[in-house]
Amino acid sequence: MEDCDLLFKIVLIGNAGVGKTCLVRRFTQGLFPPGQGATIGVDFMIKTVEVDGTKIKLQIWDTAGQERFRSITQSYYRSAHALVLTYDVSSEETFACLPAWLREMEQHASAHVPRVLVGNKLDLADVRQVTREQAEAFARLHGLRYLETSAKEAENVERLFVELARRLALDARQPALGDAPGPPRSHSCGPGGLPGDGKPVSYFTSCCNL
Ligand SMILES: Nc1nc2c(ncn2[C@@H]2O[C@H](COP(=O)(O)OP(=O)(O)OP(=O)(O)O)[C@@H](O)[C@H]2O)c(=O)[nH]1
Repeated sequence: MEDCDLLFKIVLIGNAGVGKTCLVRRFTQGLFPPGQGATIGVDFMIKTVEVDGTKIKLQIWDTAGQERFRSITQSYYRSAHALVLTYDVSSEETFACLPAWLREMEQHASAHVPRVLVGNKLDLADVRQVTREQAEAFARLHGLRYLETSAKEAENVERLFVELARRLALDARQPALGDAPGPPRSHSCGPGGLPGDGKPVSYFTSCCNL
């Protein structure tokens, strides 16, 4: 069993088909899955990274983008230490849905957790529909950090999760501010580890044909 110093939950949200599962699989397994099926409910995968001498276990929750799973996926936002809101740079429609996703986050997640906006499918430059400037302006307006990734080409995927881990570790070292409402506290890694350590854990069934 892997040992670690800190554990954080990161939840990925965004429209169906933007590449959330592929981002998680690229980061945790180093692959781009062929014929990735839609997520049913939620899945999570775990990866431990070492950042500035600290071993950080990331429990990464991949939520279904389809509307019919919304009541299930919403229940996972509350305990998240960070949220990754993903859209597809080759789909204007997925970008147009971001305000609705922000409302979801406001309603169901802690207000104080880091939020990152990710424009995925950066490799589809020829059919890009959302410019970097548009996305950066949106991110600035809503206080989000912005990053463009390609799960397919493994571009910026490691950076996305490692930078989040670094930020979460730094925040975890700050003393808690009395009784003020704050983000969920990080978990320390006990000897029991987590269910599904090192393996994908499927909550509800998944139709991934892999
Ligand atoms: N070109 C390209 N295609 C991608 C990339 N990431 C994902 N895809 C493709 O986009 C499709 C959807 O990917 P998923 O990872 O299943 O998307 P998702 O957001 O998890 O979808 P739901 O589970 O339905 O919410 C698949 O056909 C992937 O092969 C990428 O970086 N570049």
